Amino acid sequence: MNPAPLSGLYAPSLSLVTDLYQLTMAYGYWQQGMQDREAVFHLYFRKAPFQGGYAVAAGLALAVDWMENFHFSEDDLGYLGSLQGSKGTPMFPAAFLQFLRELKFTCSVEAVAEGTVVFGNEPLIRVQGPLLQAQLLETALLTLVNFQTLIATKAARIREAAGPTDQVLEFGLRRAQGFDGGLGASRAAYLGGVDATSNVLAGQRYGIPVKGTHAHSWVMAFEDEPTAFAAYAKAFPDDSVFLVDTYDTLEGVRHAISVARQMRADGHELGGIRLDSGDLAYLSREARALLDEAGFPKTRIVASNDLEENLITSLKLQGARIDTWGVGTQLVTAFNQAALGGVYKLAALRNADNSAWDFTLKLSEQLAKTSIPGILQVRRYLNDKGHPRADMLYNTTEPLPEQLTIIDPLDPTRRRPIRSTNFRELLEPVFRQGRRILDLPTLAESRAHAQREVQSLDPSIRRFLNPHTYPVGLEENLNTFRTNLILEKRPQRPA
Ligand SMILES: Nc1ncnc2c1ncn2[C@@H]1O[C@H](COP(=O)(O)OP(=O)(O)OP(=O)(O)O)[C@@H](O)[C@H]1O
Ligand SMILES: O=P(O)(O)OC[C@H]1O[C@H](OP(=O)(O)OP(=O)(O)O)[C@H](O)[C@@H]1O
Ligand SMILES: O=C(O)c1cccnc1
Repeated sequence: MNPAPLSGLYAPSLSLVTDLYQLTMAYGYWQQGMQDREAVFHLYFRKAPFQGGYAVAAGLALAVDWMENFHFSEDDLGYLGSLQGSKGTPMFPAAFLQFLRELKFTCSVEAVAEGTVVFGNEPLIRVQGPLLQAQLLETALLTLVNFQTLIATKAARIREAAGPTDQVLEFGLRRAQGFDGGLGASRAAYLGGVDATSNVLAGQRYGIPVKGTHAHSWVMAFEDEPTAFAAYAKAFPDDSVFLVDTYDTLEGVRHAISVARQMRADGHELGGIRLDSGDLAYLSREARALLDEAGFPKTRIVASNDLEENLITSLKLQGARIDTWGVGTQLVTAFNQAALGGVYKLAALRNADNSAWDFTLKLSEQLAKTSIPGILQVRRYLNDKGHPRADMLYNTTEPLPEQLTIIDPLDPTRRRPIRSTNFRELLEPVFRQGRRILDLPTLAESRAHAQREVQSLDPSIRRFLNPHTYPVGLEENLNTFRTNLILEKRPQRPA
């Protein structure tokens, strides 16, 4: 028996990474003969995480891999065949299991590239294909995209606080939500802007640079601190960063300097020191002064200890001389937002005789939660510097009017005419009827794209406190269509 797979990337079959109800609905669709009715689903979130102004789309490569491997193995089918309803009868009859055995992935998928900045209500993935198949994708797509997007966004915020030139290292594995949570978080954190990870498996699987220092236990295992530092320098003469706060931090810096002198005499340079407790602003300033005075201006100062974007911002304002930020717990657990609330909603279904689309709508008491019908595309309008100005959601099945206006989906009185003719479409084709037609970028390319994307946003949208709202609107005809559909579906109760 193979050990439990850690990630969709290398597992033989992960098609049971789903909620039971997807399979019960699939059986029901099959029984009704509805399995091949063409359907369109959109995956989107409603609000950017961390009360921020944007999110960084992530998870597509993992989702693509999962979809490409979508099939039910004999093990999967054996398990599904063993499930029983409350009367002890099989939940799924043999003929349906045979249908699943022969099921081939034939959906068409459009998606926003990883690393692209995205906003509430914008489809990150659009799936078009047989109803039963498109339904079966829901849970896995959400699991992958929600977590990856959440962590990539957190990492982008931490990068924003650290600035473009400081190093950011991800140290979170020990605090992650399990092995797969740690592995996925390291991937997304790198995509979102950290420089390296301490997670060796993530280095091996995803080619992320691996970096690190040493723990307190190293110092504690020797008779004194200078002996411990000298021993570490012997093991890694050109790659040593000494943790200086085991006993007395500034005394630790002095010990590091004396070992660094010996290293230099032997033709090597101390890479850095790490501070992991105490007042990081004060200690880093003192440490910088000691290192500079001693002739080690290039020795880096790493800080760790429950860091996150607001603390990094504050430390910088306090004049901290930290140039490398080790960030663990708060990054990989996405503090202070446990999950991104991405959803997957049916937006269109071909009618029974396959002659036209029926556009579908999920009503809600709150307008924010009422879905958007249509087969949607997101068009991003750019200013003359190529920076995003406004996004327009429109229905691709209808012609666009000459004069374009976008309307806030939450407040129809807020409208903006579109004057710009410079735009790009965010959803790009990934699969055509089950066949992949897009070559995915490497993780490093997606990371570079993310950095450009975040930098292209106005600082007022990137700030952490009460960010400005980036304009995302429904194209006027789509807005009218949605409003009419809401009126049609909503019960009109007399007063
Ligand atoms: N100058 C500073 N301004 C704001 N917060 C700081 C500053 N220096 C450190 N912190 C943060 O304050 C928190 C508590 O720091 P403290 O040194 O008390 O940590 P600790 O975990 O109790 O130390 P130890 O690891 O020795 O137990 C940490 O999140 C740390 O990053
Ligand atoms: O604080 P984080 O952002 O999670 O960064 C990773 C932390 O992990 C290590 O110590 P560990 O937490 O194991 O022990 P400590 O907190 O007692 O130093 C390291 O020294 C960092 O403090
Ligand atoms: O390499 C480090 O300094 C490190 C690694 C994991 C957690 N904390 C620190």
